[in-house]
Amino acid sequence: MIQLSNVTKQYKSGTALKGLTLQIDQGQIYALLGSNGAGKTTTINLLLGFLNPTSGEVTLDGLSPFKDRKAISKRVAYIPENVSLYPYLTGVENLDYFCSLAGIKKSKQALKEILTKCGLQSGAHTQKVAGYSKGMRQKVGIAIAYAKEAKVLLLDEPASGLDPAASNELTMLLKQLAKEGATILMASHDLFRVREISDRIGILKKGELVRELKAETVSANELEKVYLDYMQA
Ligand SMILES: Nc1ncnc2c1ncn2[C@@H]1O[C@H](COP(=O)(O)OP(=O)(O)OP(=O)(O)O)[C@@H](O)[C@H]1O
Repeated sequence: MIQLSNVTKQYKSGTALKGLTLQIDQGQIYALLGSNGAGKTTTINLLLGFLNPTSGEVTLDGLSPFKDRKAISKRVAYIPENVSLYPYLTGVENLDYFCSLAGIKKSKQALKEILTKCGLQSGAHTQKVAGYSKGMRQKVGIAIAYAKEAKVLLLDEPASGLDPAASNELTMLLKQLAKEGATILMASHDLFRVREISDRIGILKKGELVRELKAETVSANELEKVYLDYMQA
């Protein structure tokens, strides 16, 4: 479970988060929506333990990411917008390499099964990543998180630059991982995709959570209106 209680993060340049309170239960997908500088990346960096809150409390399964960084690193996986992999290694070799960095040894068959589960077609497993699309690299990124048995997935702009088919596959995959117990937080600007992927949507404006919506009860038009109203206010 992800919990932020009245979290404020102050940089020398100003306040990035102001009293942010947010709870994401196990099995939930939460999208943090906001324009540039709203505080999305700061929130992710607090959850990764890269930053300490100026005030308030951040916990992941009851642990402080900043104080218990080692324990947290085993539970949490971060999947950036552009997943960095070794271009001259294959998908399987990349997964094997990143698993070994995390102290995990799996057979080639097991690695291939994980890649398949994460939506990478078997024909691509033994191809060099240099020829992969953005969506394929993302699948390997999610496979690394899955192999690590990460309980919490933090994604930055996961659907950005994906074509509709790849975006749909991503939606199905994240929903499946959540069903299996993952807690997922994603940061995004893309109000249309977040409605498809997430259970709840939080609108962050200048470091404040100004609105929370349930994805299943808000139409695309309503979400757009609410979002634009807040952005213009
Ligand atoms: N390391 C830092 N030092 C100083 N100020 C920072 C730092 N990181 C972020 N900020 C400031 O904090 C505010 C929130 O930034 P943050 O990167 O969290 O927003 P964001 O919602 O992720 O934006 P984007 O969509 O552009 O990535 C911004 O005003 C930004 O300039």
